[in-house]
Amino acid sequence: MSSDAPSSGPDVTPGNRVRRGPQILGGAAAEGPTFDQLLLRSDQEEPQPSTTTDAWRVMRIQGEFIEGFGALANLGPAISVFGSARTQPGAPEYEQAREVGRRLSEAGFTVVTGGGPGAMEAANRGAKEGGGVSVGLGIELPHEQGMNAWIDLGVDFRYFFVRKVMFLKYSQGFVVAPGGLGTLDELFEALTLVQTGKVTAFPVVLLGRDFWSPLVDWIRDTLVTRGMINAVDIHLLQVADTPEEAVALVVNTVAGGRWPDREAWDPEHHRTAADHGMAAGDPQ
Ligand SMILES: CC(C)=CCNc1ncnc2c1ncn2[C@@H]1O[C@H](COP(=O)(O)O)[C@@H](O)[C@H]1O
Repeated sequence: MSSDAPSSGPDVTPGNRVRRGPQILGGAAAEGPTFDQLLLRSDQEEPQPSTTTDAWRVMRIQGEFIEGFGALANLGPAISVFGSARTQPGAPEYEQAREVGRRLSEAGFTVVTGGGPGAMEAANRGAKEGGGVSVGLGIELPHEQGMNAWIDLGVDFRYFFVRKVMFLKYSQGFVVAPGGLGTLDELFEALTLVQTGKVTAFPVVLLGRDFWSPLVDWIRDTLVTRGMINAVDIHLLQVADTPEEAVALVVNTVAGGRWPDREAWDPEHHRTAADHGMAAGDPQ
C-alpha cells in the first residue's frame, strides 16, 4: 500500500500475515450510554432491571476477555504505540509516530494501537507502509469515530480496563508519543505494573524529549525528592528524541531480555543507568 493511499478501509489482501482479517468484537457505534458508563454509574442513580445488574455484567466482561484473548493469541512479537487521538496528519508528532510504526514493522514487530485517529492512526499507517501487521484495539466511546483505515486486525472493546489488559498482555513494550489523558493513563498503568513487578522486562519509551522532559523532571524532582517513588524507578522510563532512537531502545530492550532488572539494581547506592549500559535511555 502506498503511503498516500486513501483511507478507504483496511488492507486485507491475501498474503497478509494476519489471516483473521478485520475483526470487530463488542459494540461499535455507541448509541446511548456506553457499557463503561453503565458499569460505572451508581445503581442508586437509576434502578436497574435484573438483566443489566452488575452480576450479569460480569458475564459480559468475561466474554470480552475471552474474545480478546482468542483474537490476539497468535499475534507474535508486538509493540504498542500510544499517543494523542488529536494529532493531525502532517503534524511533526504524526509523522514521528508514523515512522515509529514503520520502523517497528521493519524490525519484525506487530504494531498495536488504540485503533483511533491521530498518533494511533499514524503508527498503524506506518506499520502498513513498513509491510508489517497493524492491530487496533478500539474502544466504544460516546462519540464513536470508528477504527482508522490502516488496520489488519481490529478488535473493539466495550470496557477500557479489558482493553488495557490486552495492550499489556500482547505487546512486549510501549512507545509513547505526545498525548493527553488517555495516553498518560496508558503510560502510568504500564509503569505501575513494572514498578510493582507485575510485569518484567517491559520497556516504556517516551518519544519527544521536549514534550516529555517536564514530566520526567517532575517525577525526578518531586516524586523522588519527596520519597513518593524510589530513585531507581525513574529508570523505568526511557526518553528518545527521534523515532529511530525510540525504536532502537524498545527493540534492544526487548531483545536483551530482562529490563529493568530490578534484582540486579542496587537502590542503596543509586547506581546510574550508565552502570547498566543504559545511558542511551537515561531520562535527562
Ligand atoms: C478525537 C477523539 C477524542 C477521538 C477518540 N477516539 C479514540 N479512539 C481510540 N482510542 C482512544 C480514543 N481516544 C483516546 N483513546 C485512547 O487513549 C489514548 C489517547 O488519548 P489522548 O488523546 O491522549 O487523551 C490512545 O492511545 C487510546 O488508547
